[in-house]
Amino acid sequence: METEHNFIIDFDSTFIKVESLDYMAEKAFAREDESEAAHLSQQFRAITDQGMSAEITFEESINKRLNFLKGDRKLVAETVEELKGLVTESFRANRKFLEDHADKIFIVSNGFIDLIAPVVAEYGIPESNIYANRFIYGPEDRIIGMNKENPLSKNQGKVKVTKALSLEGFVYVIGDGYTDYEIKEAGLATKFYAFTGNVSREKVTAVADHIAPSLDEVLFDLGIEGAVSYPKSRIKILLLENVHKSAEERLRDEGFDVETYAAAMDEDMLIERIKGVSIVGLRSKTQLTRRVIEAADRLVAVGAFCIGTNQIDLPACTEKGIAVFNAPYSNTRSVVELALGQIIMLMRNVFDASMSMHSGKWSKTAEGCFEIRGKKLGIIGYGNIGAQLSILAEAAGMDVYYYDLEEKLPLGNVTKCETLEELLRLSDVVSLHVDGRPDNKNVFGEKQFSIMKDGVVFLNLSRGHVVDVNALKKYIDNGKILGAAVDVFPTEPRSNKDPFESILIGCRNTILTSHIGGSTLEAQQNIAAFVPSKLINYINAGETLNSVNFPEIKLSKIDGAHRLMHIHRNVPGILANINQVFAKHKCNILGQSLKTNESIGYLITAIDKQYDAEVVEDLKNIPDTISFRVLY
Ligand SMILES: NC(=O)c1ccc[n+]([C@@H]2O[C@H](COP(=O)([O-])OP(=O)(O)OC[C@H]3O[C@@H](n4cnc5c(N)ncnc54)[C@H](O)[C@@H]3O)[C@@H](O)[C@H]2O)c1
Ligand SMILES: O=C(O)CC[C@@H](O)C(=O)O
Repeated sequence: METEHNFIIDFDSTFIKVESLDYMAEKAFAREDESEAAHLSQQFRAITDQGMSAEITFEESINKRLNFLKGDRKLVAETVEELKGLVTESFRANRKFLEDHADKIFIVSNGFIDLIAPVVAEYGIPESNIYANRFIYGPEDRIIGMNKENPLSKNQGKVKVTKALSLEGFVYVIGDGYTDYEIKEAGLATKFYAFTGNVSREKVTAVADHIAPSLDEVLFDLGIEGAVSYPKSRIKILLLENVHKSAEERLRDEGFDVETYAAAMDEDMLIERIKGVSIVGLRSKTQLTRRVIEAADRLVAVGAFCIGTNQIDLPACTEKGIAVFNAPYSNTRSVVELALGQIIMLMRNVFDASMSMHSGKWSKTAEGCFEIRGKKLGIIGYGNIGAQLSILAEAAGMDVYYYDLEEKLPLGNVTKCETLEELLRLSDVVSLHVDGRPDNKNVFGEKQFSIMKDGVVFLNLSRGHVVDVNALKKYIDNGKILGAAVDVFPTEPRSNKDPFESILIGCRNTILTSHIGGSTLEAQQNIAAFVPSKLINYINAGETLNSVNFPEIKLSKIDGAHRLMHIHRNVPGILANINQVFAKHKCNILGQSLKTNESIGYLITAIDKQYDAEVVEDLKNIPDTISFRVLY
């Protein structure tokens, strides 16, 4: 970095996540009177905000607050220890930058050096570079005031201090408050960065030269190498279909720019809205078609917040180097519990009985009602859900059979059927748990229903297109099927506001549910933890473990290395071409991992930080390269 870059950095809500004086006041109020603490803290914070947004003068704000506060040296020391853990993520991550340039970094704050110095010292910033107020202590070490002659206790204090610093070269101011902007307004700074990582004030962002949600953004804007190669605040994530709030929070906390939309979007809308989006999160209703994928100009990853990925054109994603992740286990238990409950309800004809009670008709009968104990359950698709259902059903006394295209380990006492027909001929209950691959379209139709036992109970909680619903209706209507539960449909509404249409509406002893097999809070929370972690690992480290369409790679972190991720078509000789580039530029390779699938290869190479910038260009230009990125 050029020597003439100077940084004036605010402390409260910029270097640290909170307002230190407010934070200390809260602790003081809680000490005095727990019941009044929240109320007093709120009043205290309101005064801070008035000062920060220039509603009252800064002097007024600080005087008012000090009169309010009851503190002592012990409280200050305790607060400092806690503030050390509240340093803003991007400052924490850029410790090296702060340490390396500590002599050109000035903390100019209207806060108190007593709270600031020990915190920033951990990042190499000396006390001589801190300009702030100081508490005055009285008897028993109580805070009785502040040094009023310090310019930082008065209006325009930051301006006066900066002027006195007489800095040479460029001066960059980073802060969340209007008082930070005043330095630029006074003509003393080259650029004012409104820091919005912790709090965003309209009055301040409106006058900023640049809005910076993180220190990474400032460094990126200035072309200075920081902790990350690309600021996460520039990575846009679009979360559709009401995914659980905690996913949004997790991704926001990580620093991404997250936008949410409660329903699925139709193709044209998605084509419009996916522009500029790097990651899209969806559930089962959003059709990520080839057209959408082709229109996506920045998409690098897709998060399916569910199990099924049949709604995503996986080959199109792979061809474009877009990694897809899902949550293969998180909602399986919820589906299984619903299926088991439905089997019992259908065997007892509960839904028709309940409908008749709702219409004022008492109908007590044992006709057509059975226990599940000793009945034969036939599971088609013995995957994660099918296998779990077999365990619970067996525990409830059912005799379980399964049929799967693949060789599967039978759990408990279940019996494998060699053919679908064999299973259909013997089962009293048939439950479908196959995946949504295109080949499974209408695999369950006229022929399969016709060979089932009379009085069979039928469930589909897998995918709508797997069953021919016209045939299903025919066999419910003619009485062959005793009862059915259908959770998934060939066409489903995009949101709760759109109408539901199906020929199954009104069918006897038929439970229709709105694709809610996995819709429990537990499942949604689990998914919201699982999928973001995969997306974050992919963005931060290039890891693809559990990806649906990418070769799986995890390369341990190597200090002092840059990670180069190369996605290419799987053609002969490409690894040799890549390594020739490294050899030509004399790169020191510290680690390398390549995995391929039938269509693409994914190579992560860790190289020593010192390398020729042309390496990047040469790697991008290798024929059959799909995409390339560098991670610090
Ligand atoms: N209703 C819901 O809300 C909900 C929730 C979660 C999952 N699902 C769906 O449930 C289904 C099962 O999920 P899973 O996690 O158990 O999937 P899985 O991939 O673990 O298991 C599917 C199994 O079906 C087998 N299979 C595929 N086609 C078959 C066929 N034609 N005949 C026989 N076996 C076949 C596969 O070999 C595999 O073992 C999926 O379609 C999934 O999308 C629905
Ligand atoms: O929640 C959803 O939209 C889909 C649930 C389910 O079908 C899945 O694939 O996990």
